[in-house]
Amino acid sequence: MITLLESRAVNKRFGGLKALTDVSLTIRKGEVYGLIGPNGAGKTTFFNVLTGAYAIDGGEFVMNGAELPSAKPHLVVQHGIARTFQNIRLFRELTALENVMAGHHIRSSAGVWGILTQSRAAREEERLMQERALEILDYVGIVRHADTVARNLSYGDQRRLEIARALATEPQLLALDEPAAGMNATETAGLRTLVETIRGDGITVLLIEHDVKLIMGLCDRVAVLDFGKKIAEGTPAEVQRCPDVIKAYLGGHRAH
Ligand SMILES: Nc1ncnc2c1ncn2[C@@H]1O[C@H](COP(=O)(O)OP(=O)(O)OP(=O)(O)O)[C@@H](O)[C@H]1O
Repeated sequence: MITLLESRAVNKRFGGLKALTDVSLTIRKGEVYGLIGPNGAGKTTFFNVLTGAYAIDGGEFVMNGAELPSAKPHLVVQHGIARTFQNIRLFRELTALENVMAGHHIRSSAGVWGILTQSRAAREEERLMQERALEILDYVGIVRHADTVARNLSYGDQRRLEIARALATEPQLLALDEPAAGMNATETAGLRTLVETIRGDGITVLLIEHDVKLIMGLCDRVAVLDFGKKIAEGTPAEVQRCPDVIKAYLGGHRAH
């Protein structure tokens, strides 16, 4: 098994609150890795420091053997990491196609100068980008909505569009923050099939999810966070039997 991403003793504080304490985990190439835990456990914070939205306070992330820059989202994308958000963040007034092309521009080589001058090379690149964006929309199953404005898409299709936009950056690691939140059973089943296809095509998936059935069915391995610390790691079946995990989910003041 080849390691794709390692977090080494990652720490993040918000004032006096330790949101992540020495979180170390290893994600292997080609797996679906689940990150679970009760509310406020630090899952989204982990995504935010990984993808450069927040500066890291200690430790490091290593992707393909190279240390990731801290607090530099654009550079993290160039290392092959793309993400979606817990609360959908699309360009609501742009079409589905335009949303995916926005993701693609991050990889564009024509650059701003080429786009401004509309050079032939830039126009050709734009055409290829549009072709590729349509392929990606087809891949996630919403190409028929290519010209629909994002805010008019159904909830499930907006989530698919977020995934399409992330895929447009050609990631090696796709990080999905609660992709099934708010989905009905049919949409969730469709999402599961899509993630399985993505894994089948060689893209590693890191998944935050509260839907236990989805986690159990989809993930190769899972890490459990509680109060910012990793309390378990293993296959979903192993983790489910772990006494600390049962305590974290069932015990005390937080119901989830
Ligand atoms: N920007 C921030 N400023 C201050 N505190 C924050 C910030 N972001 C997160 N926190 C705090 O850090 C802790 C971890 O939050 P985080 O959102 O990472 O948890 P989570 O596991 O993703 O929870 P949920 O499942 O509810 O989304 C919480 O106590 C939260 O209030």
